[in-house]
Amino acid sequence: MEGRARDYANNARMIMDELTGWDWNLVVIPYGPQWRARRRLFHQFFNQNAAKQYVDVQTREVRAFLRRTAESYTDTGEFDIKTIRKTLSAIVLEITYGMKIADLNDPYLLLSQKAIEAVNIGRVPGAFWVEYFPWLRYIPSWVPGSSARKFGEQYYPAVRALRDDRFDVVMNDVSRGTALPSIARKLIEKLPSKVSDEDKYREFGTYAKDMTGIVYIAGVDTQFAALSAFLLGILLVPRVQRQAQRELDSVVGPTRLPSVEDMSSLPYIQAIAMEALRWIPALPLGVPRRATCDDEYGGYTIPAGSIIIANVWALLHDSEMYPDPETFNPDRFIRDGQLNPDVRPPTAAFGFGRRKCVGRHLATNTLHLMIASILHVFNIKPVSEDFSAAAGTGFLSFAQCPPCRFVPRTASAMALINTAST
Ligand code: HEM
Repeated sequence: MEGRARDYANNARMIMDELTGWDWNLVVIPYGPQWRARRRLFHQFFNQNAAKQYVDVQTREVRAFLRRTAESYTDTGEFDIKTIRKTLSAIVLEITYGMKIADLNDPYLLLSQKAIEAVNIGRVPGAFWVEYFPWLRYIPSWVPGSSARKFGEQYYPAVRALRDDRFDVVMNDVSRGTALPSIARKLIEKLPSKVSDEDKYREFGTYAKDMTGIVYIAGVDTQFAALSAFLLGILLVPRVQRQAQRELDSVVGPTRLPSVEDMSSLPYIQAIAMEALRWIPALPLGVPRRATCDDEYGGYTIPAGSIIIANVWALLHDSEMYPDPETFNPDRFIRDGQLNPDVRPPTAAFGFGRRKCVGRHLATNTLHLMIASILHVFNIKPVSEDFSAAAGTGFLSFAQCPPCRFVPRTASAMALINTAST
């Protein structure tokens, strides 16, 4: 997928993607001009340099998270892991639509849940006969047994609303002059004139809606998975927390909170993020591809059209590159106090070749900032020493985190949280 990137850049689209209305999703758009146009927009807003413009939003939301966690702390209370999801949602939705969310019951988040359900159920291999007998899609939904059409109709409105509604709100705000800064606002301001070129207006408008519509879906659960792995790893191996805090104390010190600019001087924090991505990758089998031409690999013939699944889990648990791979051990990436260039970074967690995750720079900044900030001011402790660890299985994989507590490290750390500006 890297060496012959062009031949394996086609993701495997399913008929259920069309029936449920998910066919606008970049992840399932076949390799070609339609994919390229949308991917170009993504790249423009999320390349390594562009991702820097979101650091202020990330820093503000991470610090708001620290403040809320400190305020809700009690001697016996448990940390509510859902507050991490809220922070991740707040970051991506403000960047994308200039949108503020009050809590996890925000209508946009509820709509997303419904839309994701369509993927989780509709994309399970073998769930619908229509994938094997495509003509079944033409059977009207009132005919008994036409379950695929019926399923699609049930989800289609939510999936389309997810893409369109929020974008339309920003469109109205732009025309009233009240739109907050966001990617959607920038795209709307660049829309060609509807009067002089209606075709271009429609085409660019579609790309813009498709692009913004997928950021929340692609970006929140994946980052949440990485942070769940980090929490579980720290609970299982407490020495990692102590080592990270030693690094933070010496580089950042007691008078301020960590920032994204500190990260180049915090190799151990970077190693923790890498280990979380490696240890329990969010997408253990990546996104299935379809070979575009006949090929041969390792003595096997791969006919055009074959579905190719990359075993990301196996690559990231290769015991030659990562000895004792089932153990959470960020030290594997460190040599002489710096990142060890001889150990392969876990880039497979973000995919391969031309379809590699386009949000990886944004995600990396958020992960670094969350991990460094949390460990700078809190000690993470299990509620009970007697707990077991597990990772969920599925297209998306999450660490199952046992109940834990975020205990303030020191009184001065708490004072820092309250006085820190964004
Ligand atoms: C830790 C966080 C993340 C992980 C582990 C992750 C992982 C992945 C993986 C494995 C793929 C499939 C790549 C392939 O087919 O080879 C992917 C694709 C994608 N990701 Fe991410 N992702 C993360 C965060 C994000 C964020 C924050 C965004 C949005 C800003 C995003 C947007 C996308 C998009 C749009 C694609 C489809 C790319 C294409 O098909 O051309 N991801 N991601």
